[in-house]
Amino acid sequence: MLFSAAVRVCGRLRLVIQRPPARVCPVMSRLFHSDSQGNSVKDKAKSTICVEGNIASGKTSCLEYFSNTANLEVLTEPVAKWRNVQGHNPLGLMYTDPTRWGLTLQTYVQLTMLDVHTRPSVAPVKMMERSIHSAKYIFVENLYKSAKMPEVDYVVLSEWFNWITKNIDLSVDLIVYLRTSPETCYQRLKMRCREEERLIPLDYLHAIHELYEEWLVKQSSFPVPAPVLVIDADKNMEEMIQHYEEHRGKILAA
Ligand SMILES: Nc1ncnc2c1ncn2[C@@H]1O[C@H](COP(=O)(O)OP(=O)(O)O)[C@@H](O)[C@H]1O
Ligand SMILES: Cc1cn([C@H]2C[C@H](O)[C@@H](COP(=O)(O)O)O2)c(=O)[nH]c1=O
Repeated sequence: MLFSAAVRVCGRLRLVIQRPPARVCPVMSRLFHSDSQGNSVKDKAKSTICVEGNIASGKTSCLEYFSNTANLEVLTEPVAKWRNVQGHNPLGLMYTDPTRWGLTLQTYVQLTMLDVHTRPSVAPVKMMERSIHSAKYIFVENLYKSAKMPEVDYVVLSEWFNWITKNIDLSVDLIVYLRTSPETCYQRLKMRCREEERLIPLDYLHAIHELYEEWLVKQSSFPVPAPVLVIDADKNMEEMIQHYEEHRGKILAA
């Protein structure tokens, strides 16, 4: 009997409804981890830090730097999955034809980000690259605002996002915003040479930058899910390491 158990109590038969055992469906068990009242709960002893910033602003490098820290687990953005899902490349398709493939990519980004947010942490502090929030507030918003995403696609993605954030605990304790100029990102993007991104124009990085500024600095566009630590990331790697060391205490105390 999978979901229920019949128990004999004081001679009477009572039906006890049980939660599905974790081994039956680990994802469901993860998403709906709840207390005795059925409220979604999070292990309060653990905290989540999201490193945010424009494309090629230095997020992965930042996570790499912190990856040697005790009691901290880093989770990089699942870009590899966006470039290859069962032999398909939704990231590449989106850059080729955003109107046709924007919804496809962003649906998959939302799913994979949900997976990262809800993955049980093996350390007290989880540091992740971007978040389900920035996928929606920056990238989906940009596609829609630039008239590259049809309204129906935007509405469907928004309904999914609203349901997820209302029903699943995705709480974040600190956002580290690596603030760069779009020009710096453009140079770094060219240096990194990711095939799908070779045609990204500087204007695109300007648009993403503005959306980040409105969200995390002016705090005028969408809800900000946690306090924001802004780090000037236009600096070279050596100076960035100094910044990281200056802020290490604040970051790890999140
Ligand atoms: N502070 C920095 N100065 C110069 N180059 C950098 C710096 N940080 C990252 N890079 C380089 O820029 C490129 C993009 O960095 P990356 O960490 O992958 O950015 P993101 O993860 O934000 O896209 C990489 O080639 C990386 O080595
Ligand atoms: C979250 C998110 C990302 N993308 C794109 C933007 C970039 O081309 C890559 C991520 O690379 P980065 O160097 O880590 O910034 O994915 C997107 O199109 N939509 C999204 O929601």
